[in-house]
Amino acid sequence: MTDPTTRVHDLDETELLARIFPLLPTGPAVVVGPGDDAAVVRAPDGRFVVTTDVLVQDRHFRRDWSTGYDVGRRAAVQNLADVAAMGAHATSLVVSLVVPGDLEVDWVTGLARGLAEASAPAAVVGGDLSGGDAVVVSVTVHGDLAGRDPVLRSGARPGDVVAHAGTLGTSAAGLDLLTCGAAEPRDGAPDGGGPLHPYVSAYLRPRSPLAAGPAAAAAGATAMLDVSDGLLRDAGRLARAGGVTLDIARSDLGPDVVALLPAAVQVSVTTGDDGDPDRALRWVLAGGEDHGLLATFPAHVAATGLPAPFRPIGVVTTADDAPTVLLDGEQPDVAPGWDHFRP
Ligand SMILES: Nc1ncnc2c1ncn2[C@@H]1O[C@H](COP(=O)(O)OP(=O)(O)OP(=O)(O)O)[C@@H](O)[C@H]1O
Ligand SMILES: Cc1ncc(C[n+]2csc(CCOP(=O)(O)O)c2C)c(N)n1
Ligand SMILES: [Mg+2]
Ligand SMILES: [Mg+2]
Ligand SMILES: [Mg+2]
Repeated sequence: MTDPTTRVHDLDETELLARIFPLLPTGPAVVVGPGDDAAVVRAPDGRFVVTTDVLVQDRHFRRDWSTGYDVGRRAAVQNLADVAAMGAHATSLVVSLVVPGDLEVDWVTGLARGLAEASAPAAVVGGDLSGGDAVVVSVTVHGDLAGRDPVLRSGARPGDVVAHAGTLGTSAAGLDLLTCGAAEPRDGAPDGGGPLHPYVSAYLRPRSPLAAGPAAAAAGATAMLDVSDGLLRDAGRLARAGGVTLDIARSDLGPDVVALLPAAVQVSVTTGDDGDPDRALRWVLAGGEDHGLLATFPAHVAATGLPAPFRPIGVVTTADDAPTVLLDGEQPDVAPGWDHFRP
């Protein structure tokens, strides 16, 4: 029994989920239950992947920064990335919307358009609607494994290569540029196009390399997840699930860090701090919300060529003590990323 005075903010997300999971019913239809990027459910004629993620106003997006179109795109992508991270492709989505009554109808139709554009060719087949004080968008996606086994978080083995597909740190850079006022959210860019600042765009309308998920599965990826909460935090999830250590090579992240240095300087100039030499590195290591795919591959697969656009960023080793994530063989001196209840 939980101490009745314990509050949600006394736990971290993993601890809260550990209280919930044992209470949930399972059944013969469950192939993969709670704990991975998506569940796998057995249907009479096969299996399907299902996953759900929510976006909450002022937690994930601000309405003075994001249009309905942006939020629609983002709601789709963060869910599609979970399907891709299982090695599947999306087939259909349902969307639940909570909106205040004084919200412009255009905002809602913009959301529907953004959701539709980012989801294609998957269908949007329904949802739910409610009023509330703030906008909440919850999307559920179903995916098809095309006859392959799902790629779980737990499959990394010592000797595997750690690889990443997509961008790292660009969404966090965009968020910080907006937060400090170094970038304007729209700069005149209309919905559906226009020259948004590239990092602001990465935050408002993330792009996930969705096709790389099934490609990784076909190439023999041993484990995979999408990076939503930060490279170090999500790599830690692969490490714990597999009982291994992931050793990330700083030099492999060098180009990502260098590309973000001008934005880091912009933030320093705008905020008037003396220049934080590690800001760009922190974005890359702990940023999250780019929804790139982090996967592990057997060394022989890496030797013959990783599926595009995966690139190696480290190796899997035996967990000496507890499973962990290292940076060049050492414990990283950086907060690993996002946790909703330990901000
Ligand atoms: N309220 C809940 N009840 C049951 N299972 C949950 C609940 N919240 C999360 N889970 C399960 O816990 C696992 C981890 O969830 P989490 O949301 O951290 O993963 P994610 O969706 O890949 O990441 P993110 O939300 O950061 O994009 C998933 O298998 C998810 O289905
Ligand atoms: C206005 C605003 N402030 C802060 C953030 C940063 N942020 C919020 S949730 C999250 C992790 C992913 O969410 P989840 O784990 O729910 O998928 C991050 C990095 C943001 N996106 N917008
Ligand atoms: Mg995920
Ligand atoms: Mg989630
Ligand atoms: Mg999260």
